[in-house]
Amino acid sequence: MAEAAGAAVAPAKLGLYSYWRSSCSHRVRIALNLKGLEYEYKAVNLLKGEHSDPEFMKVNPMKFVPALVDGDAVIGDSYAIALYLEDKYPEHPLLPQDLKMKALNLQIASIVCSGIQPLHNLTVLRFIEKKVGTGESIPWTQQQIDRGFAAAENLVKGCAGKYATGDEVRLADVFLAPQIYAAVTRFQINMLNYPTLARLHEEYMKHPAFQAALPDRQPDAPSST
Ligand SMILES: N[C@@H](CCC(=O)N[C@@H](CS)C(=O)NCC(=O)O)C(=O)O
Repeated sequence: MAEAAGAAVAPAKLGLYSYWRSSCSHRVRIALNLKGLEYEYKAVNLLKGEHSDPEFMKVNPMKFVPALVDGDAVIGDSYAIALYLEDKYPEHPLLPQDLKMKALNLQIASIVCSGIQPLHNLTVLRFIEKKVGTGESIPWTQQQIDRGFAAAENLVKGCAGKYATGDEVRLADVFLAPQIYAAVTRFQINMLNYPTLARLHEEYMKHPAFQAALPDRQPDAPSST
């Protein structure tokens, strides 16, 4: 049926390709929740190798989750997605106006998404277990997380308020929260070494947008079936 002239067309719902335990997907779920955006959850099971399916490779040729679909925009990287959401959906700004604080938020996000997580993604851990030895991926991961957390702790300890860079939730929090959550729940990181990050973790666990993004709350989490 033809649209009545001038009738508003509802924008297509956003789609998020995600895996429940993926920290990169977790970041994007937080950003979407903070901005109040509804989305269709499209589960990609990394353990079953669904990220290598030819259909998914059309969405993200890097064979990684997350990927966001917004109309004809398809974006396959959490950092790019976060900046896209920030530009397109101004509700709840993730980047402050102050240039120094904006740069700090971008730096902390970058520490997580290029200085920590890629060094312990599934591909790397499988390679280490196979080529270096069984059980060797855990100390490797701990070393990478400790190095990144030491840097992040130093950067935020002087400026943190309720959240990482002040009293508002910002991009730094969106990236730190999933990494700290994984550190605590999966990689036995001693958070006593990072008192500011440990305190931030407590705040994130109380915040509804962060709670709804938690791995165990996702439709493809084993516990939610
Ligand atoms: N730079 C990408 C990295 C994405 C990434 O590493 N995703 C992980 C899950 S957190 C993945 O899909 N891993 C699959 C694999 O390593 O084979 C981003 O930030 O989105």
